[in-house]
Amino acid sequence: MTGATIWLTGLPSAGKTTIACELAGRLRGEGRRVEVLDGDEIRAFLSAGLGFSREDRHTNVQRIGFVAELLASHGVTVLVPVIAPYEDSRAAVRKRHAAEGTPYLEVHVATPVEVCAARDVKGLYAKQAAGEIGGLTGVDDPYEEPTAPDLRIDSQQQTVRESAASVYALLKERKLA
Ligand SMILES: Nc1ncnc2c1ncn2[C@@H]1O[C@H](COP(=O)(O)OS(=O)(=O)O)[C@@H](OP(=O)(O)O)[C@H]1O
Ligand SMILES: Nc1ncnc2c1ncn2[C@@H]1O[C@H](COP(=O)(O)OP(=O)(O)O)[C@@H](O)[C@H]1O
Repeated sequence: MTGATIWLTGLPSAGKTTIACELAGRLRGEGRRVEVLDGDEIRAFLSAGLGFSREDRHTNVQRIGFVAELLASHGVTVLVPVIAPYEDSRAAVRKRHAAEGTPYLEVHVATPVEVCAARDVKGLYAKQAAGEIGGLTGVDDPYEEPTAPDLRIDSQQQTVRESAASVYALLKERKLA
């Protein structure tokens, strides 16, 4: 089986994790080997000690990109719901995959910040508004929007199933599922 890395980039509460989990279930049901490299889990172990400065976010994204490429090169479908706010970090991950001949797709979960803030799954937007945290991506920290993603998802106009189905359709189209 051909593996691939599918990076879901977007703001906190955009829907990255939800779409990845929905899609993972569908692909596993078809017998594919799937890994979800979730930002929060990686930060608890592989990237333990890293914060949210530009440098630390870059390091985090490069580590995840390295592991994703290794897995994908062995036939695993790797779903990566990680913010990855900087264009140069994402470009470096893409380049690593291209150098190894491993398929790589970038999906921009492009939910507007107002919708993300209303969802506020982890309460981060409320904390930022209350002055309890700073440096929240999309609010008082940068998010460089992908200029040429393989797919853009407007999750505020779709169900979770529809959003996951659009990524699945992309995989089918590229003969990766
Ligand atoms: N300041 C700040 N900015 C953004 N996100 C924050 C911050 N503090 C904590 N969190 C939580 O950490 C998750 C983001 O980690 P990532 O590894 O995906 O981010 S990054 O790519 O390294 O920027 C992110 O997870 P998601 O909400 O799933 O995106 C947040 O829950
Ligand atoms: N089309 C959609 N795709 C993904 N999530 C959606 C969609 N519509 C509503 N949601 C909701 O938005 C929230 C997204 O949270 P989450 O997946 O944790 O975001 P992220 O991983 O980007 O921080 C969930 O509560 C989810 O149910």
